[in-house]
Amino acid sequence: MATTLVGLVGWRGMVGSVLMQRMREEGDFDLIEPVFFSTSNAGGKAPAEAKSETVLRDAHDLEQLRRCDIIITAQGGDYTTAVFDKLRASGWKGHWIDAASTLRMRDDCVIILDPVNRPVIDAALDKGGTNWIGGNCTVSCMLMGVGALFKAGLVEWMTSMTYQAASGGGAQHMRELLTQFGTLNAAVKPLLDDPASAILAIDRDVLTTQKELDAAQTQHFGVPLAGSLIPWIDKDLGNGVSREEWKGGAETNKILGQGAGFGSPAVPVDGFCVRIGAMRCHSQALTFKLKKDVPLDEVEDMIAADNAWVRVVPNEREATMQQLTPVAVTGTLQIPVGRLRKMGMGPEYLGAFTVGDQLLWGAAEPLRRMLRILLERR
Ligand SMILES: NC(=O)C1=CN([C@@H]2O[C@H](COP(=O)(O)OP(=O)(O)OC[C@H]3O[C@@H](n4cnc5c(N)ncnc54)[C@H](OP(=O)(O)O)[C@@H]3O)[C@@H](O)[C@H]2O)C=CC1
Ligand SMILES: N[C@@H](CC(=O)OP(=O)(O)O)C(=O)O
Repeated sequence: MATTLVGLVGWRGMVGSVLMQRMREEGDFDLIEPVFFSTSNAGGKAPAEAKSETVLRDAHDLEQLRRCDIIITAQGGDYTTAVFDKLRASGWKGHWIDAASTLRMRDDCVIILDPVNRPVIDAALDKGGTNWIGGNCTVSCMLMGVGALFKAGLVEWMTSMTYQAASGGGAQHMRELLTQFGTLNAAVKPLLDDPASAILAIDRDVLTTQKELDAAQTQHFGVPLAGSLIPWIDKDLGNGVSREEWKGGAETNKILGQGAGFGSPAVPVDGFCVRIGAMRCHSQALTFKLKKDVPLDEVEDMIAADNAWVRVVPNEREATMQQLTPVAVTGTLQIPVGRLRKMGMGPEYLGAFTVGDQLLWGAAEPLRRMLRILLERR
């Protein structure tokens, strides 16, 4: 079989670095001939995974891109906008795998999350599909956790209240959060070190410091995040809905192959997306209106059996505190789902809480798994 030439763009960014790590762990480089691209250092030395292609290629050089059978990009939406249509217009017929949101809702693009929507991916492959786009991190992590309920057709509607980590904004946002925490701590350190100091004095000084953070310390989030939260993520759509909230409904339905364009009704999914001071795990509180009263143990069994990564956490204090937090989940592919209980509104109302590493299932992992699916088919 001929070697598969796989172009990697954005491999040294935050998402790209997680992707590289996962590809190394899973032996993906054994199966491909990688070609590494750069937007800033063409001609430089490719990373150690390079085989015969040891020089970084210019990520805007269409001729170099056209050589690839498959291109995986985690370079970002601006890059996709600048290159994708030109590359296709040049007649390139290879597979494009992309982490950016730019192309997600296009009819000729599939949002990839194969443990959840492998049938949708296979159907598109059978029809000659070539555009594979990773989903929004919050949506992907949510569906890895509770996709079973959607697949079983049990969901009348769902709301999600998210607690999204700084990493969703990018590497600079993570740094900014930690810098803010450091500034706040430094401002009250003498009082903190004195057990006799008044907590309201500490609280007052923290607030003063937050309000006086200089522009350099709020450059990325726009306002203080440390010791606070920001109930708006992504663009303002002008109708009271943030773009991140809109993605919740639009992408969930597209991933599941339902709603407009699929000839079946969309399931209403809506809620509020909130940035909090976590590092790289997105958490979400979910409320479902089920179409019928399904016993809780059946719900738990369905969720637990859905895929190899989901874990049902007993709805108990200690298990929740140990297993259902960003600290417990960061750096793993596990998707714990807990706080499962019927809500006070009635037996069809189900509550749940889930956590996922937004750089793994939320970004890098679906991309490398799509690569594997394509390699299996070659
Ligand atoms: N952050 C997230 O949570 C998610 C991001 N995405 C998508 O992935 C895209 C990339 O995101 P992310 O990885 O966070 O972006 P980064 O800013 O970390 O990396 C993007 C590119 O910036 C360039 N770069 C410039 N300076 C540096 C540096 N010091 N270290 C590393 N790279 C540098 C690199 O390109 P070069 O090597 O060519 O110079 C790199 O590929 C996003 O725009 C988004 O579309 C998708 C899901 C989640
Ligand atoms: N918007 C997400 C991160 C992200 O990159 O999402 P998307 O891939 O949909 O642009 C967040 O801020 O947490």
